[in-house]
Amino acid sequence: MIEFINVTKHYPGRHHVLREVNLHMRKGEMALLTGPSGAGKSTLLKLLLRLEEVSHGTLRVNGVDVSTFKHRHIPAYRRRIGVVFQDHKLLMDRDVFSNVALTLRVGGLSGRQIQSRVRAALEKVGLGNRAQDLPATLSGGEQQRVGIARAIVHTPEILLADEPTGNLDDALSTEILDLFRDFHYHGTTVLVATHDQSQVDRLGLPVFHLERGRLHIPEEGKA
Ligand SMILES: Nc1ncnc2c1ncn2[C@@H]1O[C@H](COP(=O)(O)OP(=O)(O)OP(=O)(O)O)[C@@H](O)[C@H]1O
Repeated sequence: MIEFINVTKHYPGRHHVLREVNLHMRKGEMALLTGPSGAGKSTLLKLLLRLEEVSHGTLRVNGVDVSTFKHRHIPAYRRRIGVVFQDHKLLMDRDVFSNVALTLRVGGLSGRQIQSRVRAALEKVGLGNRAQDLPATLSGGEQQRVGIARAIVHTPEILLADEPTGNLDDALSTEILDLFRDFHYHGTTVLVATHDQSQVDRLGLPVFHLERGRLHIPEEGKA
C-alpha cells in the first residue's frame, strides 16, 4: 500500500537528501524508520504527506501515484493519514477535547458525532477522564497521548510518527510505542521514525534504516 520506487529527493541548492529509495509496506504493516540525524527520515515522511514533492521516482499509496494529486485533493488525501510529532504542537489555551476535535471540525460532522469520536479516541489513549483539562496540566507522556488521539480521531488508514518518544523516558517511550502497536494490531499501517535503539530492539519490528539518504533493506526483527 506504501511504495517508494527509486525515489530521490533534493532540496533546492542541496545535494540529494534521499537517493533511489525503495520501500514497500503492506496494508496494516508496522515498521520503524531509523538512521542518524540528517539521514532523511523526516523528509521521507514529508514526501508521504505531500508536504514535499518527490524529485525523481514514484511514490504510490494504495496504488495511486501521490505526485499526481491535484492541490485541491491534497487535504482529503492527508485526512487519510494521521501524524504524530515529537513536539506534539498542542494548542495550550484549548482543553484536551478541543485539541483532539480540531481536525474533525472541518469534516462536516455533527456536534454529537464529534463528541463521540473524540471520546472514543481519548479512551483509546487512556485519557478518557482528562477531556476538560488544559494541556499544561498534563505530563509530557499524557500530552503526547493527546497528540496521538488527535492523529487517530478520524480513523486514518496510515499513522506516521516522527520521533514521537524523543523527549520521554524509557517507561513512557515503551507505553507510547506499544500504543502505536495496538493501532497496528487493529489494522492501521504504522511507520515510526525513531532514534531509540533500545525500543527498536525491544519491538522486533521490520526496520528501514537510512544512512545519508540511502535506505537499507528491511530486516525482520529479532523478537
Ligand atoms: N526544507 C529544507 N531545505 C533544505 N534542506 C533541508 C530541508 N529540510 C531538510 N533539509 C536537509 O535534509 C537533510 C535531511 O533532513 P531530515 O530532517 O529529513 O533528516 P532526519 O533524518 O529527519 O534528521 P533528524 O533525526 O535530525 O530529525 C538534512 O541535511 C537537512 O538539513
